[in-house]
Formats: sequence, C-alpha cells, structure tokens
Amino acid sequence: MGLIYSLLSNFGNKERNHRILMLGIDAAGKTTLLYHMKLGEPVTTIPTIGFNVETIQLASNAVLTIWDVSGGCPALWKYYLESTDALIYVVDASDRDRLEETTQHMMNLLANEALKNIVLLVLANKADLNDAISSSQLANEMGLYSLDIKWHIQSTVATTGQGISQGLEWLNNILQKLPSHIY
Ligand SMILES: Nc1nc2c(ncn2[C@@H]2O[C@H](COP(=O)(O)OP(=O)(O)OP(=O)(O)O)[C@@H](O)[C@H]2O)c(=O)[nH]1
Ligand SMILES: [Mg+2]
Repeated sequence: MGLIYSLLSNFGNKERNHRILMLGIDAAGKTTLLYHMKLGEPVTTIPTIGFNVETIQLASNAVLTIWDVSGGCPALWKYYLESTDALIYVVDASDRDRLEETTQHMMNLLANEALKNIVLLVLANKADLNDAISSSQLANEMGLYSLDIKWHIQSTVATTGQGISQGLEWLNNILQKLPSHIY
C-alpha cells in the first residue's frame, strides 16, 4: 500500500515540460524578462542576435523552456514556431509610436497555421514608464478581444520583475491542462 501510494504520488508530481516562445519587436524587453525569470534579478542586455534559451523551473513541477528570439528581424520568427505550447508576446507599453507595428507583427504571427491553437500571454512591459498605457487599453488597441484563442494580458516591469510571477502563474494554470513534452 505504501509503495503504491508513493508511486502514485510520484506519478502525480512528475515534471511537466513545455516549450514557450517569447517574441516581440526589438527593445520590447524580452531578454530582460527572460533573465529576470531565470535569475530573479535585473541584467544588462544588448540587442539579441539570434536567440537566447533558458529553462525555468516553476514550483508546480513545470519546466518551461523559453526561447527569446531577436526582435530585430521578425521575418525570421516563423522558423521557431513548431512544437510551441505557448507564445509570450512582449510589447513596450510606453511606445505608442510602434503600437501599430507590433500589433501587425503579432497578428501576422497568429495567422500562422502552426499557432492556430496557441496559448497567448501578452506582457505589457515597461509599465514603469510615464507614457505606458494600461494593459486593458493595450488589449483593446491590439485587438485581443477579437482573438479565438486563450489569451491573457499582464503588465510587467522587466527591470524590477513586477508582474512576471502573475503572468507565469496564468500560463502555468493553462499549461497544466496540456500534455507535457520531452525536448
Ligand atoms: N524602464 C524599463 N526599461 C526596460 C524594461 N524592460 C526592458 N527595459 C530596457 O529596454 C532595453 C531593451 O531591453 P531588451 O530586454 O534587451 O529588449 P529585447 O526585447 O530583448 O530586444 P531585442 O533583443 O533587440 O529583440 C534595455 O535597455 C532594458 O534595460 C522595463 O520594464 N522598464
Ligand atoms: Mg533581446
């Protein structure tokens, strides 16, 4: 009985692996977010050439492999879309001048067949800056309410870590209902 209980509880607690893609146009704050998730502290970044990839262990036994792909060349994003469980789309909420551009890039991505059932977490980053718009206004302006997928928007400040754990908690709750993968 003890052995069966232990096997069952181990089975219930086994690690779940998920592949997450983090995209957004250049300077949105992706790399700063990734390393705050990984290290719990701010890092100094330079524009990413190619990608960064890190695994993040969540308290709930979920292991997220997060790919942070350079925003400098959105045409290359399509090469990273396969086998992705969730998309974290990062927006600089203070940069109204580029809101249309980033919305267009996100909508083009979501039109991709490989992402048709994707789970989408939008991070309204740089919420600390004076010009930042609220996450609800951003959701409206980016047309998130017209999407036919599971989505959520969270305000973040990558440099302090504010909002990151709330965003990951939403993601984790959704991912728990999806099958795990071996990567
Ligand atoms: N004030 C403020 N600055 C931020 C925040 N997040 C990132 N930054 C700054 O914005 C700049 C760009 O951040 P990165 O994380 O390198 O941006 P990225 O999205 O990885 O950019 P690419 O690699 O070019 O695609 C850096 O100077 C960061 O310190 C934030 O929440 N608030
Ligand atoms: Mg980067």
